[in-house]
Amino acid sequence: MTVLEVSNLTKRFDGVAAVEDISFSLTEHTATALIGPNGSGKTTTMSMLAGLLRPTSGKVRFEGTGGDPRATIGFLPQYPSFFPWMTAIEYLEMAAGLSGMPQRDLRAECEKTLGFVGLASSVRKRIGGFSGGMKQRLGLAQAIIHGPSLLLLDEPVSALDPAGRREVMDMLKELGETTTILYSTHILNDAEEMTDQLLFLRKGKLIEHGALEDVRRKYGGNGFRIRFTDEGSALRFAEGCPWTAQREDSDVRIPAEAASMEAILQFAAGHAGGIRSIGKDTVRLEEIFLKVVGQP
Ligand SMILES: Nc1ncnc2c1ncn2[C@@H]1O[C@H](COP(=O)(O)OP(=O)(O)OP(=O)(O)O)[C@@H](O)[C@H]1O
Repeated sequence: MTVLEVSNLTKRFDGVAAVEDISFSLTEHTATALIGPNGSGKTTTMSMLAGLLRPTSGKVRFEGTGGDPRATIGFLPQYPSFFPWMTAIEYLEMAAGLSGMPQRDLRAECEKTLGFVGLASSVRKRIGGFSGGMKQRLGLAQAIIHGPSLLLLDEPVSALDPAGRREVMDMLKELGETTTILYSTHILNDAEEMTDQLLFLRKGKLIEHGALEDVRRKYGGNGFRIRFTDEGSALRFAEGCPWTAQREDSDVRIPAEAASMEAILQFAAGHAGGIRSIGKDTVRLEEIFLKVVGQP
């Protein structure tokens, strides 16, 4: 089921397009990563979807939300702002109230959510004393407190250290089982880990999108990679084998449609040495990103 349909969305600031004519949709209970270099329009897109910025043109349609889509959306801005004199629980109760949650059991629900985001020991502490990572977790708590069916997260983990990032990614994966998630990131390892769909933005335009596996196939994955001890061995193999082979330093890549693993193993067995390993070739998202954003 489609949860969100974005059609020809454009935002211009003083006549200059920050986001230009982008269209995509989100399917229920999937995770979509919006990736792109600095200034490519990620925050502008997120802000329009969250209703904080009015599009210059185009449409954003939320399916199955009834009246006010805000009741079913949770939004984490890139730089969430807080009142430093409030405690975490006071802030979260206020956020819950603003999203229309009933007052009954509110405190218990807020405490549970603060526990979920890893702030159980800071429930009654003032936000003024929180680290950047703690504020990010509190921001996530306000985005999920009302149990939204669609989560819009602008750079949810970029302010966190590696351990914090790991924890929050695990939380998002858990939330993803029952929630549709759209998140922007420039941390490609994270996008690789939790994504059903990729959206690549460059200079405000959606220049590539699709399922991770499809994008991988398009940009050179899903074949075989043979690693050699040195470039000379790789070169000899690439020139001697009967398939279209692409050599990259001391690796040789063979597309899946060119040969089977069995055929490669047979050929390798009769080939003069230097082979370190033969395996599936999974192109890294970072490689894809550089290819996509580097396109003319
Ligand atoms: N309020 C504004 N007024 C004028 N220009 C703006 C405004 N907001 C964003 N822009 C411009 O729109 C473009 C896209 O910015 P945006 O913040 O959406 O990019 P981003 O991909 O989120 O970048 P980053 O990764 O650095 O957060 C940039 O050129 C930016 O300067």
